[in-house]
Amino acid sequence: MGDTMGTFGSSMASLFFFWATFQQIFPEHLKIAIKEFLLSTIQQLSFVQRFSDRVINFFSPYVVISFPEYEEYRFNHAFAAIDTYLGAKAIGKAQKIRASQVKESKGLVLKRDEAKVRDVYQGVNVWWEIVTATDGDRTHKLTFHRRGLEIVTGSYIKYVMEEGKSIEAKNKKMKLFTNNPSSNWDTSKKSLWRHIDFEHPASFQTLAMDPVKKEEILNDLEAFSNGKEYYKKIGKAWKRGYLLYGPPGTGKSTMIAAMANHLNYNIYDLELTAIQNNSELRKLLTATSSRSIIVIEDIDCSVDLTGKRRKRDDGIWSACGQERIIIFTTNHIEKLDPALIRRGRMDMHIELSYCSFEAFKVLAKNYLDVDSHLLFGEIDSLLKETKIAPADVAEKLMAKNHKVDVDGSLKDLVESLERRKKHQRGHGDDHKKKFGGKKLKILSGLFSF
Ligand SMILES: Nc1ncnc2c1ncn2[C@@H]1O[C@H](COP(=O)(O)OP(=O)(O)OP(=O)(O)O)[C@@H](O)[C@H]1O
Ligand SMILES: [Mg+2]
Repeated sequence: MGDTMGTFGSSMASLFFFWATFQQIFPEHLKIAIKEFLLSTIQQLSFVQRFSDRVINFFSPYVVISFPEYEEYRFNHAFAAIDTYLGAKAIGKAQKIRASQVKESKGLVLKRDEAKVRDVYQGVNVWWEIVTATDGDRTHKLTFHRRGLEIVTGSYIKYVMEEGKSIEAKNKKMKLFTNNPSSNWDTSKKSLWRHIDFEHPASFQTLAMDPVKKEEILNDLEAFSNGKEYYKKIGKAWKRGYLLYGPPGTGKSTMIAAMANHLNYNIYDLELTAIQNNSELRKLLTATSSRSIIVIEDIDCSVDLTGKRRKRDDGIWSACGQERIIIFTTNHIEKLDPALIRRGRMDMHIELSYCSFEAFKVLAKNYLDVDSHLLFGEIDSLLKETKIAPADVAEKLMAKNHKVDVDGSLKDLVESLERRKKHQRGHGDDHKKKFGGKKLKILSGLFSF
């Protein structure tokens, strides 16, 4: 026993000495190769066998963290997030790519079909490896040098999780929810909203409006969706309210679809006429999911503004959780109670208006794929004198029988603008239509949030 211990002690001392020299002399990749060779030799020496695990851990400058697929029979969501992150990370470099069609996902999900992936984060090299046990359970193993411990455990793992989750969210199909009439609700939460897949082609790129305003809105949306830490810091609920106003056919609903597409949020289209009171509204809001846009269209028609609002209401909107955008739309901003739309309740007022020349150019590009034309000058001056909604311009530019006819469409538009010009001179604004006819509701306290 004494002999064995003595031999072991001197072996240890030699190994210490050897390791220190080895660390200084050899480059990183050689060190790994030599280390592997040494470790396998050490493992073969029977007298060290019992201690080999501890010895390896003691000497190895590498740390390994495991993320099993299942933990105590429960699926480990970290495993899935890592899987998605590594899949996306590796796509660019992978030679073998495995494509799979995942239910609930948009299109194909591409994954790297290789076991090991190297990643670099803040100068720290890490290696990911997927290990499959005999029972089929898989584990992601993360290996890195000890000196990167703080960075890896402090921020890298969190970063991987967040990236993975955000990619998962992006791949998910968006949904459009509409509320069922409260008379049809049963005891299950599922009966409150019904949904369909949301597939709308609208994008900010094809939205016809002043480019400066467009940029401002895009920046605001970006700031909101990346604002988790900011909202936490200032102690404010992570919500943002937009009021979209303007005449019919100017792109309010189109903009909401573009926002949802841009952020990959679900839409909850809240029809107030289908509910009876505040408590039902509260139930609906509580049943919405995060990363969603809650929309109330035609707010002027939906709500009786003479209805008494409770003073200092704790806010019906507090019923919905974090990461929500709330949008009201109206054709008649002048009819709204100023208390409803004051800043602080609605963070941003966005006017969508009649077609400007800038907006026309976007539509001409969308529908006719032209950037310029002889008639553009004439259209520019006609648009300055005429009120026409982008929807009506779009209608003129739309291909007839699927045939694009640039000259014909633009001529059509010029004629229509001339007619409108004459008419508007004679009769004033003919766009003050489309109001009323909708059931009015009294929903006290709706506007406080
Ligand atoms: N600014 C725009 N940019 C691009 N397309 C537009 C724009 N405005 C309207 N359109 C076209 O006109 C159609 C109707 O527009 P949209 O439904 O967005 O108008 P709206 O402002 O919501 O009208 P309403 O007040 O009647 O609800 C859209 O499907 C789109 O094709
Ligand atoms: Mg609309």
